Amino acid sequence: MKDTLGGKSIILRLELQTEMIHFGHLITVITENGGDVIAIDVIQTGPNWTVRDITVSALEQAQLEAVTRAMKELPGIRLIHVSDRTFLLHLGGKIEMKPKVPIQNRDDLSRVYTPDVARVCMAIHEKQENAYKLTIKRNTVAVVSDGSAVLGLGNIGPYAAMPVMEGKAMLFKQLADVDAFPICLDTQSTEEIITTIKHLAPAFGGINLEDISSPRCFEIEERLRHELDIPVFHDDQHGTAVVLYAGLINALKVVGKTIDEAKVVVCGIGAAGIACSKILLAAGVKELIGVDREGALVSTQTYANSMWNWYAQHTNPNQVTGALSDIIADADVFIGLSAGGVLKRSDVAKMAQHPVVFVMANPTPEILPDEIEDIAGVIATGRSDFPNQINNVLCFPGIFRAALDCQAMTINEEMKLAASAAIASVVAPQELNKLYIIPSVFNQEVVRLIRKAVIEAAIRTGVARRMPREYRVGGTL
Ligand SMILES: NC(=O)C1=CN([C@@H]2O[C@H](COP(=O)(O)OP(=O)(O)OC[C@H]3O[C@@H](n4cnc5c(N)ncnc54)[C@H](O)[C@@H]3O)[C@@H](O)[C@H]2O)C=CC1
Ligand SMILES: CC(=O)C(=O)O
Ligand SMILES: [Mg+2]
Repeated sequence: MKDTLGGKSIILRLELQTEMIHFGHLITVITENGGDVIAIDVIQTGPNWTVRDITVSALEQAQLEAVTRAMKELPGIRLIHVSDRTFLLHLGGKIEMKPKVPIQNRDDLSRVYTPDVARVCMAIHEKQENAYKLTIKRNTVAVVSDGSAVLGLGNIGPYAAMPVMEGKAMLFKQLADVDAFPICLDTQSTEEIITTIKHLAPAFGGINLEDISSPRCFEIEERLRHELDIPVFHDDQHGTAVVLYAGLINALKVVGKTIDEAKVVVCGIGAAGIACSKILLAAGVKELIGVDREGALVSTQTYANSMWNWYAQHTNPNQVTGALSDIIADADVFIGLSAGGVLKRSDVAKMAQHPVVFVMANPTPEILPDEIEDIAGVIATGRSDFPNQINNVLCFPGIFRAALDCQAMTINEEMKLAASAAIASVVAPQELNKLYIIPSVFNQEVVRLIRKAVIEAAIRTGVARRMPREYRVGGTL
């Protein structure tokens, strides 16, 4: 398994003895070790020395390590330090809180704070819905994790989970102008998580649950959905399912297969795998087989995880048993939501003609695309550095933009299916090909079309508490 973890570019600060080393030689050594020089900055110079920052990128972390080693060994060079650009970007965190209005004088002070703020408080006290008009609740979502299933890194705890939650908050803001607050809880008790989120809810218009491991995530979400009057959405389940379905609609068109005839294998029956399987069953998949660490799930077995019992009863119609490498034979579609390196080239070679291979584990997919690009019909990963990124980032900004704008009580099945169709529709028929089945996260149509489709589904199903301006009489769409 290739190591693709870690930063893929570094800045080397080097002191060069100009009489001992030629700059051209230095660049050649970097290139020979697999690095690409993408920037050179002169920091200081003397009569026969110079200090330079050399920014080097590489496909893999191992190449950056080789470049660093080579720099240490070259005569006439002193390696002052190495900075990882990803770490530099995280210094002090990635987001900040900013006031919308400046406080420039006493008058401003008395209005944003005491005494005048008291009148605003009382307006909300008299009518709680005013919180939507007069506080950040209208546009703010809590991104809540307990750090128990962070990407595919596993149970790394609440401190280590923060960079992912900060990243999600950035994406909410940049892509859909939703203010999102990262919250990592120092508990993995279902009851404590539920209670804490209920206590936090007054400040928020929605709760995005993130990276909470299964099966606890199911109960946490279900209970909160019933006990809160704001949308609660476990992104790893539903965000992933929405985007997966959008991608599959288009991938099947590319390979000329239909969803009801496709044999689909889902690997990793956790939060994401179960939700993706449910959307596929609802979409008409008949032959769906789930496989986890101990092989295919079958209804003849009883599992400690109650969701697996449900799963086994609703899938695997032929009661196929065995490991992934057995059950993948003749499959039309593989969906990986498990861990890096789980799928082998020999497994893909056993699949039906033009197989659709969605390897969505993060940060390392079940197999790297370059290992199978000659034998797969369509390949997608969860990452932004390969074509076809199937990642819940395509869903959660737009779906919450819609939910906040119509003050939806919940995010229901119709709203999710509307979001899938909206995402799939961004790729026009004439654009569709094996390297372009799903729009880019930077395609501005994505959030706009999801918002429209999801608001309309919310209104249709009676869960919208507010009509956005363009849906009121006299409004324009
Ligand atoms: N591309 C995307 O948008 C998304 C990707 N993911 C990725 O999917 C993976 C799972 O995420 P969650 O469902 O949230 O985690 P989870 O912890 O709820 O589920 C993971 C499941 O995979 C199984 N698994 C682990 N190693 C396996 C192996 N070698 N063979 C078979 N099964 C194995 C586990 O037993 C567990 O049932 C992670 O890598 C995560 O990054 C999750 C959500 C969205
Ligand atoms: C994308 C995402 O949410 C995950 O990998 O957990
Ligand atoms: Mg996640």
